[in-house]
Amino acid sequence: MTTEKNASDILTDTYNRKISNIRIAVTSACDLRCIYCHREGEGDNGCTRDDHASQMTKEEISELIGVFAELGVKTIKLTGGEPLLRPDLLDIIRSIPPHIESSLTTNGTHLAKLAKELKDAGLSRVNVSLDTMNRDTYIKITGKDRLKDVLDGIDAALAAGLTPVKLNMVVLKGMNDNEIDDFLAFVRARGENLILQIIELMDINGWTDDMDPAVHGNAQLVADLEKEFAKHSSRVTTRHMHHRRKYLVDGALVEVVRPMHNPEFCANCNRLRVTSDGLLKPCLLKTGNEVSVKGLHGDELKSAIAAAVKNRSPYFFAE
Ligand SMILES: Nc1nc2c(ncn2[C@@H]2O[C@H](COP(=O)(O)OP(=O)(O)OP(=O)(O)O)[C@@H](O)[C@H]2O)c(=O)[nH]1
Ligand code: SF4
Ligand code: SF4
Repeated sequence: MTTEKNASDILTDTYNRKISNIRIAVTSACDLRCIYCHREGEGDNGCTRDDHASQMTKEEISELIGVFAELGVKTIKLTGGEPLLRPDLLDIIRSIPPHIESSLTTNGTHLAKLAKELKDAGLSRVNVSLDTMNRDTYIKITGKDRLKDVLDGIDAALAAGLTPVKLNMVVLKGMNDNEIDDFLAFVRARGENLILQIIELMDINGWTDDMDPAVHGNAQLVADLEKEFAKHSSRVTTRHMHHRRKYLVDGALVEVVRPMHNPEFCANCNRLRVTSDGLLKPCLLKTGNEVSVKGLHGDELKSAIAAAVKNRSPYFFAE
């Protein structure tokens, strides 16, 4: 019985990676259709499964958050799909104990009108997906004409104090890799409250032919960018999570996320995912080892968490 184990044992996997961060997908619905969407490992590309029937209720999510808090989890991130589409999102945020750092990853299309309410509900900070400042490129990547709404959302998040706000820029060769300097300038102008997160494209989807040029060569592109940041940086810090490096480049804070074929990233992975339909997902890139928490309560939830943690292993492994 897992109840005999102490909380620290329950959260530590067989590779000595202790879970401190939980990512909960509160919906699989999204109003954008990004060409590279990995949907937090939930399945079909493109956020087409706007399926509310199997979605966890706010009560189920809140109970799960309570158990994770009791076990000693330090941070909770809400994701989707697009989390701001969930009507009871503010109630879910209010159920997160105040000692836990709460954040949310959003596409930003509804952020301008919700930023203050999110802050008032207790949310600490937001990450906003923005790959381009060019309207045509934005439409090409996301399928929708919402760039202005996202830019307004970033301003609103900064004004509401949902900081640091992180800008998630997935680098796409030939599509937005000419905009890195513009993004650095954008971030620099807003000080350390805004962090640029440069993300390597995860080559895990079935790409269409017209995506090929953007996919091939991306790993090298981000690796080269990181070398440039390192060369010009006046301060480098390494995060515990994934051992990601953060560079201060001429006043702009930049974090580099290079998950693919990177054993160091996986060796320092301390997060567990929860899908919108109530599966604990031990690894973003693996399927078939999920553990359901649907209909479970109390100690049953702890047992399910222990089983999911036991199923964890690094996806990319050092030889
Ligand atoms: N392989 C892998 N990639 C991840 C993982 N977590 C995040 N990523 C990548 O990082 C991107 C940005 O994730 P976010 O949801 O903004 O959150 P984060 O940057 O990981 O978390 P914070 O820095 O704490 O806000 C994702 O879209 C993924 O590409 C992970 O556990 N495994
Ligand atoms: S905004 Fe996020 S969830 Fe929505 S399609 Fe784009 S990558 Fe997927
Ligand atoms: S083990 Fe690696 S691929 Fe899997 S979730 Fe963790 S960092 Fe991502």
